[in-house]
Amino acid sequence: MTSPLLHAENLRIEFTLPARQSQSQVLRVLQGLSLNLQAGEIGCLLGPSGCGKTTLLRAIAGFQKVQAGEIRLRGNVIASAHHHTPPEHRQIGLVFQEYALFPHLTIADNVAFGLQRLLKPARQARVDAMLSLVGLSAHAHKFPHELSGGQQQRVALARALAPQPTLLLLDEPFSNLDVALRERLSLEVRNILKEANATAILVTHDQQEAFAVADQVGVMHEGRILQWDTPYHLYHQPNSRFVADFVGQGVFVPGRIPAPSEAAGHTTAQVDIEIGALVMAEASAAQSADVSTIPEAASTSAARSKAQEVDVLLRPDDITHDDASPLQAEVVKKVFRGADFVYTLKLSSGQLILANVPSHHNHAIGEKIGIKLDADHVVTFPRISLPTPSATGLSH
Ligand SMILES: Nc1ncnc2c1ncn2[C@@H]1O[C@H](COP(=O)(O)OP(=O)(O)OP(=O)(O)O)[C@@H](O)[C@H]1O
Repeated sequence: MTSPLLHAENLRIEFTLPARQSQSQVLRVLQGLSLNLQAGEIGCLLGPSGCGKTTLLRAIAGFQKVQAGEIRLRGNVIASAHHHTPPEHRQIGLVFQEYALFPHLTIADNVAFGLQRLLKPARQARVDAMLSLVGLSAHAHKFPHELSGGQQQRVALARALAPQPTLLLLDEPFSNLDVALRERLSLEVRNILKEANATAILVTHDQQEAFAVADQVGVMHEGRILQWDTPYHLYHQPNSRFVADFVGQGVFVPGRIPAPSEAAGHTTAQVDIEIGALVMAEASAAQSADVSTIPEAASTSAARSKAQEVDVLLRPDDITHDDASPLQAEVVKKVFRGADFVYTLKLSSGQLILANVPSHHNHAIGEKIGIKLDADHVVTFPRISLPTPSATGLSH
């Protein structure tokens, strides 16, 4: 594999808070954080408020010093405990949540702002190319207040991309926009970044946005990245309960992996749950272990001699509705989402599960409906006791 364009290793950042009584307190914001981003990739930082996303972005940009670890850009150290390349020498572009355009400059002059070192014809050509890339050529001579929020954010993107930065950082760039526009713009921004062959990191609170824009998503928790992976793997192969809980919807149900002696002759690992058996081929289990995406997960039969009690992650798309199925569950809650419902269903044990059901199957609360288990990815964690079998902890 080629060396990453951005490499952060074991970053530590702490803030000393003013003394309340006699002693000052140290707030550890990044604690041994590492990540790699390849050239041309879009990475996204996702995590609860206060987990350190903006602090990491500021450290990469050069507005925040690091106490330990290092950041390399194209192989060169730009930040460590002993070295700090000033922001203006890092060739990093920034797009913020508030578009920060110059109100007294035209759109074209805003985009030209970082291009002073170019001669006029080259500058003009670059501005034209950037405005065409973001689809705003017809607005070159307007002023920012004459454009919509989404258009202004595209100008901010054009301005940041114009000097061809090595890396582009976007801090919640869509959070000032309404939901429909956010969705459209996030796809547009992905296309623009890909067309410009830019490498970028985006911070967001919105996982749909992260999934729509990013090649790799890092789920952060308490100053660390717990999993840096494709959106597909984060959803289907979360490496920890936190990631499983934070990304997407789902519930944990109790399961049992039989001892190898009980499963003699089987070439597959099996997990038994209340509504059936989930089967995972040995080969794919070994593969997952190789790439260490599920270190917290329960081991498969090769490493065990006894049966194992586990918690199994069931996503709403692991359960399908089938009127003909003898397996029944009671509808206790339903959320209409246009194309589908998310039903909360109660099994005979009282265990709650979630199911995505096409919205023409409109069943009433209290009704029993036929369901089938249809899971492709089996994710298990060592059993912990939960207070009650409920789906609430995992619904976002
Ligand atoms: N300059 C500072 N001095 C002291 N504490 C700070 C400073 N900057 C950030 N913090 C604290 O560090 C923690 C992480 O902040 P940060 O802004 O990086 O989180 P975040 O994940 O971006 O949060 P949000 O999603 O709410 O924007 C928070 O507890 C914040 O209060």
